[in-house]
Amino acid sequence: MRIAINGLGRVGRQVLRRIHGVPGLELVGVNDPADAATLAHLVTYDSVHGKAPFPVEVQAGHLVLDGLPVPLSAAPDPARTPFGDLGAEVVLECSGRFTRRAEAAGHLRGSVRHVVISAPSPDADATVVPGVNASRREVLSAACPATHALSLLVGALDAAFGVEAGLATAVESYGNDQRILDLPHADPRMARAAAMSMIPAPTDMARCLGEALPWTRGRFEALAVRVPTPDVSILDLGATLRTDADLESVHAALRRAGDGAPGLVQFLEAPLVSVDLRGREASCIVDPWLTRIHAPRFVKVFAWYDNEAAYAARLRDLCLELAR
Ligand SMILES: NC(=O)c1ccc[n+]([C@@H]2O[C@H](COP(=O)([O-])OP(=O)(O)OC[C@H]3O[C@@H](n4cnc5c(N)ncnc54)[C@H](O)[C@@H]3O)[C@@H](O)[C@H]2O)c1
Repeated sequence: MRIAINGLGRVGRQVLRRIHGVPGLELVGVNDPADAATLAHLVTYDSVHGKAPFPVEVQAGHLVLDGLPVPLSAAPDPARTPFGDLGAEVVLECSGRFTRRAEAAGHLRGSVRHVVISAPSPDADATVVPGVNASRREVLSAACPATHALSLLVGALDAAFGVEAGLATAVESYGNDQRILDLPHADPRMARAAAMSMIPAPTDMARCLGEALPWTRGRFEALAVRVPTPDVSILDLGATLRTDADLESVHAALRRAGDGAPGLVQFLEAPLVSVDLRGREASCIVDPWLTRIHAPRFVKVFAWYDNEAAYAARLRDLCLELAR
């Protein structure tokens, strides 16, 4: 499967690292308005994930990954990217700028058959959460990493007990959609210095959950708070169940989900903290030390996820899935 990436930022660079060298996947184009030398430098050196495990150079309009030249362009919008002429079949739309269908669909030219938006979209053809639902339509949204963890937890609890309703809070690392120091932003809280405060942030998690698991529509609410860590997040889910549960049966249900999807749902192996989980690719790492049951039908479960590494790994998995 031939892939192109639009937007080589936090997510785009992590996906690039995870596509390079994978049998069956070939990176045939990268587009980002930033200059080539800067992009190569940032692909090589990453403050969170360390140095790339392969050399990266720039040569004659190409990003050269371990000797393999990948055409680099700087088109300002999807309708002008060269991907359709480069043989790309899937475009990973990772710029954060083009989340509406009409914008992202600009990539659907020439050889391009699918666009996967690396964010919630108000009107993509389908929202896909790996391990929960699937679609082969043209313009897909891969939702957000918090939705991945939430959907896997809710699906597992519903299969075992039936879920009546739920309320989730994602405690998320800060991102490039915030400000390093106070600077105007459409959202007054996102305008504040990211590393200095806990910042309530907008989230589309409940709506995206409803796209992946339609029966949850109108039954779930969600909130997010950004905190001063650069990567790794934790989801706090409170849910009312239709049948009685205890700690043992809740953990058994979540372990069954892990057995069914070992790369997606895992259990934390020790009482760790967020920094320990950098680079982990599971979408949902259940923290059994934090599970609580209040009355036999009200449960609280927590799951960690590396919002960059796990999400990028899922974009890679989606490409592999579309290749089948
Ligand atoms: N950072 C995360 O943990 C994370 C996880 C999942 C999803 N997302 C989502 O992925 C998207 C990107 O997030 P990010 O953190 O990588 O952002 P980022 O700001 O780090 O990267 C965005 C990249 O897009 C490039 N860009 C800007 N304008 C462009 C254009 N017109 N065409 C092509 N490229 C352009 C920028 O130069 C930059 O390299 C956002 O929608 C975000 O919500 C982020």
